[in-house]
Amino acid sequence: MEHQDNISEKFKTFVVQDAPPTVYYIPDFISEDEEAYLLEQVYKSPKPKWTQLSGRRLQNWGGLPRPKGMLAEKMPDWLQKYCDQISSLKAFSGKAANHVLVNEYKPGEGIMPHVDGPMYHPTVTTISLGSHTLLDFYKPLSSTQESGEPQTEESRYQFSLLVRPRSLLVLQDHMYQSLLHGIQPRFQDTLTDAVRNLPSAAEAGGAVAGDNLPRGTRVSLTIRHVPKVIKTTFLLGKKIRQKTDVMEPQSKRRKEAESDNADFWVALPVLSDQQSQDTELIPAFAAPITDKKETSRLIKELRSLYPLTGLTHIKRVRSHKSADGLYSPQVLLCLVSDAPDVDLHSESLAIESLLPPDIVGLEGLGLPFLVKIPAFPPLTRPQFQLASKHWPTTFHEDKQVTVALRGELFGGPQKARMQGYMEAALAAARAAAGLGSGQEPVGAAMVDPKEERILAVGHDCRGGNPLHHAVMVCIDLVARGQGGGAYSFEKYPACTAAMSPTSSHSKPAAESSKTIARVVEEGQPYICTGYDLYVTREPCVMCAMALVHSRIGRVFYGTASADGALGTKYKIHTQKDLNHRFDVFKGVLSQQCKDLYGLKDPIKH
Ligand SMILES: O=C(O)CCC(=O)C(=O)O
Ligand SMILES: [Fe+2]
Repeated sequence: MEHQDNISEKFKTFVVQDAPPTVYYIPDFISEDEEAYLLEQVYKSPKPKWTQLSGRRLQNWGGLPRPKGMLAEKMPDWLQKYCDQISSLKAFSGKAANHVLVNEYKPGEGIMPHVDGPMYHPTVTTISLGSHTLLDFYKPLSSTQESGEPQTEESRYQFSLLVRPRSLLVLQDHMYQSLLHGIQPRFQDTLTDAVRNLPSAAEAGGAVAGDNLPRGTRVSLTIRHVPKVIKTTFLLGKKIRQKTDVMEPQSKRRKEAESDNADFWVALPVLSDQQSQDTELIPAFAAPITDKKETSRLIKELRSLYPLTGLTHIKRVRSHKSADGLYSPQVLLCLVSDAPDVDLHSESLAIESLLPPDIVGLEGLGLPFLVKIPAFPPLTRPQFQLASKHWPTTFHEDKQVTVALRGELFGGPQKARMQGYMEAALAAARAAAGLGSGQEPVGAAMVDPKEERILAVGHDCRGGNPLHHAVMVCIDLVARGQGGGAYSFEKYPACTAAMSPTSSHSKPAAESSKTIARVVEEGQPYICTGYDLYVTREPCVMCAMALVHSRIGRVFYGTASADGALGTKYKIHTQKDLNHRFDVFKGVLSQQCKDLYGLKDPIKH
């Protein structure tokens, strides 16, 4: 057989004799350090990298495989290493692995019996991390029913493989092509004789038939080769990147080349006022703790006298560095407003006036002094850092916000795609400017980020109808693509919509079942659920509300606008009393978006 002729001798010694052709099971393929490192990388990936399915969540690396081909994305180095290692063992008949699916299963989770199908080279290799699992194999539904018995999952079950953490499993031939594989959603596995690799798996883990193995969280790296790869990105029949006219003067071309480069713009989150405002401070009294042994008693007594209600984020004690470089503890006594009768201007503040000695024993306390403490819990890392300069607080960090504020939420390939989408909006804005007759130079593109597809591109058409701002046009065009829509923009050739974006049959099974789940769960899907809007300038109140009503996923704008409702005048996307909120980022190709207005910057900084 082709694979067996090709596959490295190293694998051959690990063939599972008691299973159909061909399974290789290699215990301890990676070390414990490598396992820890890989898990760290998996959990370090930004939140949006995860797709939550009903019984597990997954990360897709290398591109989304589709029947027409996979739009390849760069594999991160931490996965590339294992793609290379497994490919060099000729697991894929000499071809290189270019796709990794990361699955995370909590105890009690699993995956339905399935075949991986023809989009992959018929070999699947899996590195397991964190916990074991039992991978079960089933024969396919046969059209000729031999016994007249119904073909249940139970009756089709054949055998299992015990897959230990740090092992590599390679399935080929009959095991890949004919049998289905799945993982039962269990909290523990009982080992039986149906586990065909028990001898080799047990050797590495000391398990025998009859043992019960409780499951922990298992992360699997399913490493495969996708033969069909599309290298160039086409959108709405056009290439993403349309190069500028070669006749333009060199300086202009250099400037465009620079600002075209994804290193020259950064998308920053537009956060709520609470997240972006400076730390509000309130005056309070603190005092040094001169005898550390008294600390816990002092805290207890102070807490009962001055509980500092509503300030649960404030730490009662801090370690203070004095001028001589030594650290000593200080304790927060109370807010200034808690002690209205205290004369702040008196030469020496008598501690007895703050702390009645019959309630708080004053042993171990030094002279009180004034401090300022943060009035609210910090919501972002910059707020936390600022707050900590005054008095230490707790901080429940939203890592995604931290990464976003550093401008690092979107990596290289993602930025390249974002740039392509904003370029489509820019092209529409330029078309609007070319029309004259009252159109503003604003363009917008609606994108399905899961499918990486532009669904509609629109520009400002207020010359024809004062309500037809670019965003309104774009939403109406998406509705049109879904079989609805109220207006015709036929006389504007730069306003286009792709037809029926939701009826694509090309999605992998997991994706399409998710789409169905969304429709079932939420009833009629809203026009823009899960979509991203790219718009050259910050939308106005009308457009922002239309985005709320159509349940937009995220908005990316190039440049702020004096009347903007997503950051400048209002932050409609963060309003707690509206029933839909969404993330907004500004700065995508900001220079080109500003250039649409000539030298006139729409907002004065
Ligand atoms: O987690 C595993 O080992 C199996 C994953 C799998 O079968 C798949 O993603 O197709
Ligand atoms: Fe699978």
